Amino acid sequence: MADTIHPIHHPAHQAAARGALEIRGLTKRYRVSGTPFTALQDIGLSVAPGEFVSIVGASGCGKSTLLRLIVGLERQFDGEILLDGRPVAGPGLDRAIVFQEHRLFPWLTAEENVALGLLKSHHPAADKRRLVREHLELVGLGAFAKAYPSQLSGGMSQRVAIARALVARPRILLLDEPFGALDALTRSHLQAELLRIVRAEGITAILVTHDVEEALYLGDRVVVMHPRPGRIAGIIPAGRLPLAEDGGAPGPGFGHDRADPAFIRLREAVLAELGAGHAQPPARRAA
Ligand SMILES: Nc1ncnc2c1ncn2[C@@H]1O[C@H](COP(=O)(O)OP(=O)(O)OP(=O)(O)O)[C@@H](O)[C@H]1O
Repeated sequence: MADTIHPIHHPAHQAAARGALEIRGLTKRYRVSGTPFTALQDIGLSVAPGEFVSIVGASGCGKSTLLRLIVGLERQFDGEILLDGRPVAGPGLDRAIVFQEHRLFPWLTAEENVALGLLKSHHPAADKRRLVREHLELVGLGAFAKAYPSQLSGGMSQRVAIARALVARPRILLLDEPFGALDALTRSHLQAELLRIVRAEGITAILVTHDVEEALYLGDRVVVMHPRPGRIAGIIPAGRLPLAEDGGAPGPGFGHDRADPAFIRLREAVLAELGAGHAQPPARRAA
């Protein structure tokens, strides 16, 4: 990716308050074989503009459901989801999501896939072409604009997916285990670059991950969820952890230092909170 990231001049940059998410009393029920099932219960969460929030929790605790609700893919729920004060009522250009699989169209080139992110935007064609080019450069793939997904590695494809998510300049970027399928080295490169991009562009981000280190490396706060029913068990502040250094130059855009004792202590705290969700009730003593 580009060594230095400059904020992109984007026509959608005008709004004053951007990316403030407010979730109040959110409950989501499904019916499974006719029986009601509570996937999320009474979720309350405020995310400030530009904040990076990580969510961890056992499988089935409703993390993906929560992201789908925020992105507007699930419309039936109790409670409120407000983005910059406006209720979420279906998908919109102000929210974008990146999944574990890149979900690129194999018959489209990298630039055509990124351009899909602007399909519903009203920018003039010349602006759209510029934005697509600049976002491919932002993720370090300027030279691969004409490549098809089959000609890209998994990490490169995921970069294209990130460019596609960012090109319409969402107020909030939702990430559902975006690096889960990547090797460790690619994963750590992409974590750092994602952080640089969202910091430089001032985008609010919510990341769902099973990786507690990733959650703490990236997150200003880590939300721990418990299952049955899915609920928030605790929110661990990570924003004051020391930043990792890169070539001796600490600065915004770099994640938290994984080797720092405070990081290790918080990792233990998150793991303990996660473990509490698994704790079994004590066995009854025989009379
Ligand atoms: N469309 C649906 N209909 C019925 N139940 C559903 C539906 N979608 C999700 N669920 C249930 O809601 C619960 C939460 O699912 P969800 O995928 O959000 O969990 P998760 O925390 O993201 O899990 P994982 O970490 O395994 O991805 C699960 O018990 C799941 O079976």
